[in-house]
Amino acid sequence: MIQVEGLTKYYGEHAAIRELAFTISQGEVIGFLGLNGAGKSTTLKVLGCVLMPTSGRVVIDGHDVVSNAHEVRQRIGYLPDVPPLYDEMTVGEYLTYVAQLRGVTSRDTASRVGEAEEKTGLRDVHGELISTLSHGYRQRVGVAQALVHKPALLILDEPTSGLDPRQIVEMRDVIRGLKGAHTVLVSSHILPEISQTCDRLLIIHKGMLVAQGTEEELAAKMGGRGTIELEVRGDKARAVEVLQRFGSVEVDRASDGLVALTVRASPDQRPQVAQAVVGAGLELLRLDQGAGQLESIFLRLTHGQEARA
Ligand SMILES: Nc1ncnc2c1ncn2[C@@H]1O[C@H](COP(=O)(O)OP(=O)(O)OP(=O)(O)O)[C@@H](O)[C@H]1O
Repeated sequence: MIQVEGLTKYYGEHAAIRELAFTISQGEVIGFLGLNGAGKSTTLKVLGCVLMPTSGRVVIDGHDVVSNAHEVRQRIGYLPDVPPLYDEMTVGEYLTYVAQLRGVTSRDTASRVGEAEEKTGLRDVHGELISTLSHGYRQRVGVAQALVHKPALLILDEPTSGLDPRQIVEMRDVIRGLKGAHTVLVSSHILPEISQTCDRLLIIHKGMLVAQGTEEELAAKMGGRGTIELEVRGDKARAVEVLQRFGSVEVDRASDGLVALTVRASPDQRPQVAQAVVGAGLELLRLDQGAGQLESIFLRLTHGQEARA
């Protein structure tokens, strides 16, 4: 779906991105992660045909973004870091306007606007003026304008920026709901905002791609086995004994017959761990991939280290 080779962009003397190379398959939801100034927006602008690369090549659905930008634009929906909204229009009027601008036929416009509103949870504010909407709803309108022409690829630049925690959860649900119908590329500088939504992460630092893969792949590359967190009801000593078969065990909490533990073992082993706990007569209340592991990988990649290719 997307092939990027040697992508470089200079602003004057300053290289905002250097020699980026990655591929994205159809239907994937990809998180583009990096600290402020890492080069995320610049990359997404090139993919969105808003900015010309200095060198390198980007091919989207078989079309080159430089020589065939018109074809590419028909296949993508782009939410820039500041959504291009018209305050004096209602949500419905604005989405209708954008749909027509993107070549949706008059016959299909109402249904496409309806679908976009449905996917982004905007049905109830169809007739509201954009100027009266909260920031969270404005971001949803930004996403809706990007998908109203049913593009194969959606590029969302920091869609959770400035949202409160509840709105972030809602936006995550919106993005998850897009999976299947679209390939999605979503950027953020905050790891938890995208790690739970995306199939795979591309980590960019100082304009270079420093790592890419699923959470498990990144953990393996960084030499960590990962951790599994559990909460069980039953005897603490028995729980530790059973779990030690998988790796070293830490008891995080133990009170009133409830024991919270962390096992240093690959998250791939979650099914076997669950079976062993239940087989030992303990009640399994919770079992998760250890939180914070990806966070520490991200911090190791982006703090106190020079970027590497
Ligand atoms: N129009 C511009 N002219 C000059 N330098 C720019 C321009 N836009 C971005 N830059 C610089 O290029 C680098 C990458 O910026 P970019 O906006 O792509 O990063 P980002 O990862 O999206 O960060 P943020 O999350 O803060 O938007 C930064 O050093 C930034 O200062």
